[in-house]
Amino acid sequence: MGELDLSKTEIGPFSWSYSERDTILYALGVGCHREEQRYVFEGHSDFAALPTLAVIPPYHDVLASVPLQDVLPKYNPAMLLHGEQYLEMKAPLKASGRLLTSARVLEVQDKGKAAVVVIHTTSKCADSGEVVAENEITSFMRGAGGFGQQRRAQRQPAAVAPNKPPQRKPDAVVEERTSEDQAALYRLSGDYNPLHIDPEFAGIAGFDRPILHGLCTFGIAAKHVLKAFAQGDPEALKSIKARFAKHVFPGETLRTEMWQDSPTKVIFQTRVVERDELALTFAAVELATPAGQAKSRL
Ligand SMILES: CCCCCCC[C@@H](O)CC(=O)SCCNC(=O)CCNC(=O)[C@H](O)C(C)(C)COP(=O)(O)OP(=O)(O)OC[C@H]1O[C@@H](n2cnc3c(N)ncnc32)[C@H](O)[C@@H]1OP(=O)(O)O
Repeated sequence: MGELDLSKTEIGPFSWSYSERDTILYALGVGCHREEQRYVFEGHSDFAALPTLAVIPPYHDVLASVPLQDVLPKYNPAMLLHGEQYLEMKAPLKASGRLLTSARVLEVQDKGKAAVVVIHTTSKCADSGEVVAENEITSFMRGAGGFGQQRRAQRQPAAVAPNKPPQRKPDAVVEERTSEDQAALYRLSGDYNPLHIDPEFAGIAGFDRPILHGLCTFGIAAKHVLKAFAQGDPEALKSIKARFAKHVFPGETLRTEMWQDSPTKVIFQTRVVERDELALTFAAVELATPAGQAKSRL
């Protein structure tokens, strides 16, 4: 196989127009309830998008256009798992609008059996050109390794921080039971991977039944951190990083354990209560304002 030329994988921009309906659908997809009016009722005086809605634009044409099969000859979509996610907010995300998102492959790692691919995306407001959010999406491709090459580009430092929880009880804990239909609802925001809805496909991928989207767990955990440390203020989230360490089945209970590491940094992990497995590890939120000083409520 020849040299992997990552510079050729720069793609986009792709346009995504989203309405208040999309914003509400995402909020319901990450478990918001009717009482959380600010996120599920467009008539609420403080109606807003959850900041983690900013992970969604890459799922509208962008990721599907990354030529993974050119980068990884043994790539098999059924074996793909979401490995890690980093989201950095550059400006508040409006409750509706049009974003332009472009992507490039940042890193390809040969892990022996598996391959890891990191894709960086930038989403800009179509009207102003202002950068709204950047994502780093790490996919773990089971069975696609062994090609004997490794390419790295410069990584954002926050995306590689170890985020190890300290050896003390968590400073805050939030628990939330997901719905049996969580993945069926979440997928309508843009990630239609059959792994999350089709029992036969899930079986081929090695699971007893469809699993929850990693980014659904990620969005739920982000809500937990904002609730515990920022009075639910959606603009308080500056960045969030997590590793998807174990799958989650829809209907399971997620328990987010959080530690305040500095005035603006919260380290967290999210556990599947029923199986006592850590689903999110090496995780942290960087807050825009010191914990406890954010302005509004979830
Ligand atoms: C273009 C497409 C973009 C992405 C689109 C995403 C589409 C979505 O619809 C897909 C999903 O949402 S899938 C659901 C969410 N993800 C998951 O459930 C995965 C859960 N994690 C696992 O099962 C294992 O950690 C597993 C299997 C990931 C790894 O476990 P092991 O095989 O046991 O790995 P291990 O032996 O511990 O480590 C091997 C090397 O890999 C690194 N690594 C481990 N977990 C990683 C992870 N989650 N992400 C990235 N790297 C990871 C280890 O550090 C190790 O590397 P090294 O040898 O260099 O130390």
